[in-house]
Amino acid sequence: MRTAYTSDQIRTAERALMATVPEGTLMRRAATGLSVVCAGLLPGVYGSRVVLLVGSGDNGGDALYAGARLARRGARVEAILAGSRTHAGGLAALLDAGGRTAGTDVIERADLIVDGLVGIGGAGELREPYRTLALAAGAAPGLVVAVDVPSGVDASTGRVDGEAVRAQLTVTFGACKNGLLVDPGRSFCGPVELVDIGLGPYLPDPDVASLTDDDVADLLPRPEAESDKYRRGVLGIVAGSDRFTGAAVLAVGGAIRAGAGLVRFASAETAVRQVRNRWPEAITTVLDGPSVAEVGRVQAWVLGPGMGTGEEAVALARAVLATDVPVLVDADGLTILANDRSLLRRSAPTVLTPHAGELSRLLDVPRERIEAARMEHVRRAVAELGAIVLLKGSTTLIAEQDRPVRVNTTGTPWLATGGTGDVLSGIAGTLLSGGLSGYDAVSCAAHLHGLAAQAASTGISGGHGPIAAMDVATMLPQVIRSL
Ligand SMILES: NC(=O)C1=CN([C@@H]2O[C@H](COP(=O)(O)OP(=O)(O)OC[C@H]3O[C@@H](n4cnc5c(N)ncnc54)[C@H](OP(=O)(O)O)[C@@H]3O)[C@@H](O)[C@H]2O)[C@@H](O)CC1
Ligand SMILES: [K+]
Repeated sequence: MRTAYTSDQIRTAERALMATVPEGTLMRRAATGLSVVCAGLLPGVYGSRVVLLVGSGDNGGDALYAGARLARRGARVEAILAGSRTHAGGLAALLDAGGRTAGTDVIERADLIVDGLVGIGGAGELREPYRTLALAAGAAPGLVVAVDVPSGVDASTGRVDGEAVRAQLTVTFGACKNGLLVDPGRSFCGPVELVDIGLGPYLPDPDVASLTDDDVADLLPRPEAESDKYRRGVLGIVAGSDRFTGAAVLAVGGAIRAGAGLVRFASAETAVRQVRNRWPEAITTVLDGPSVAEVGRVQAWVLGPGMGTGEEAVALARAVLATDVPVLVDADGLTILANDRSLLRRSAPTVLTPHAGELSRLLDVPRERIEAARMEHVRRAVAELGAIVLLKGSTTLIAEQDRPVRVNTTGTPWLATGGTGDVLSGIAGTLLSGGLSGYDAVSCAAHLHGLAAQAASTGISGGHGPIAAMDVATMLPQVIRSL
C-alpha cells in the first residue's frame, strides 16, 4: 500500500521527529537527498548550470542547501531570490560554496532548474513573482525538479488554482503528500522520488492510499477446491433497454471476464437477445414489469448502464434498490438517483461510480468545480449520499466514510473511450458478489481495469495505442493470472 498525507499531518509528524534530533538535521537530510537526485540527473555535475528558484520559506532553504552541495562539486549554481525574505543559513551556505544570486534571465540557460518556491506551506494561487517564474521554468529548455511539491500545487488536495510549476521530477521528503497522487496536482509532478528523513514512525494513519499489485492480489477472492458457481458469488445485472444494448453487453463481459461465479442478466427483450448472443454464460431474464423477483437470488447487483431514465427504468431501479444486497449504481442509474436521492436510503451498501458530470448532478455542484477539487468532492459525496463513491477521471478516486481516499494508479489515457465504464461496473459487481466490501471491490476493480487497459493498449513494439472497451474485458483473465 502506498500512502500519502496532508500538509498538517506531515507538519505534526515533523514536529515530533524534530524534538528528537539536533536543530537543522531534517533540512540537512532533505537537502542532501535532493542534491543526490539532482546530481544523478545531470550528465556531469562539474560545469553544469543549475538555477534555484528560491521562495521565502524552508522550501527555498532546501533548494539553497542542495545548491550549495552541487556548487561544491563544481556546478555553476545561481539562485533567483523570489521571496520577501530568504532562508539565511541556506543562502550563506550557497555563497560560501561558490554559488551566487542572479536575475530571472538565467532560467533560459539552465541545464537544471530547482523549484524551491513553495512547498507544504503554500496556499492558494501562486502570487507574483512566483507565478511568472513558474511559467518561465516550464518554458525553459532545462530539466525542472520540484522540491517537495511543485509550487502552485496544493499539497493536501492536489488542487491547482492558476499556474503551477511543471516538473519532470519531484523530490519529496519524509512521506508522499496527497497532492502528488491526485490530479490535477499529479500531472505537474513527473515521477516522485521519496527522500527518507526519518518521519516513518511519527506518521499517523494516511489520508490517501493507493493499492499495489500485491495488495490487489491479496484482496481478490479466489475459488477454492470446494467452490461452486453459487458459492463464488452470483451477480445480478440490470442494464440496457430496447434502445440501448451495448452497455449491457460490456457490463456483462466485464463481470464474466473478471471471474463471476454466475451472472444473472435482466432487461428488456432486445438487450437480453444481444447479451445472450454474446455471452451464453449468463442466465438471462426478459423483464415483464418493474420487478426483479423472478431473476433469482444474487449476492450483489449492478444497476444502470444503458437502462434509460424513463418511468419504467425508474420503477425498475426502485425495485433493485429495495433489495437487501449491495448495489453498484452507474450511468443512467446515477441520473435516476440524482432526481430522487431518497432511493439511496437502503439497508445494504450502495456503491456509486460517477464521472465528474454525473457527480455534478448528484451533488448539484458545477462540473468544473468538481474537476478542480476532486478530493473534496468525492469526500463530500460520501458524506451527503451515504454511499461508497468511485469518482472516475484522470485519477480515479475511491472514498468511504472514515477510510483513506484511495487513488487508482493504473490505466492509460487511451482508456478514455466509450464503454470502458460499463466494463468497470461489471468487474466491480463481480468482486462485490464475491464478498469484497464495496470499498475494496471498486478499488480492486479500478486497479484491474487500468492494468487490463494498459495490457490491451501496449503494442507489439511496446508503444501505446487505441483500445476498444471490449479489449479491456478481454485482457482481464491474463491480468488476474499475472498478479
Ligand atoms: N518542517 C520540517 O521539518 C522540514 C521542512 N522541509 C521543507 O520545508 C517546507 C515547508 O517550509 P515552510 O513551512 O517554511 O513553507 P514553504 O512551503 O517554504 O512556503 C511558505 C511561504 O511561502 C509563501 N507562500 C505561500 N503561499 C504562497 C503563494 N500562493 N504564492 C506565493 N507565496 C506563497 C509565504 O511566504 P510570504 O508570503 O510570507 O513571504 C509562506 O511563508 C517543506 O515543503 C519542505 O520543503 C524540509 O526541509 C524537511 C524538514
Ligand atoms: K516547490
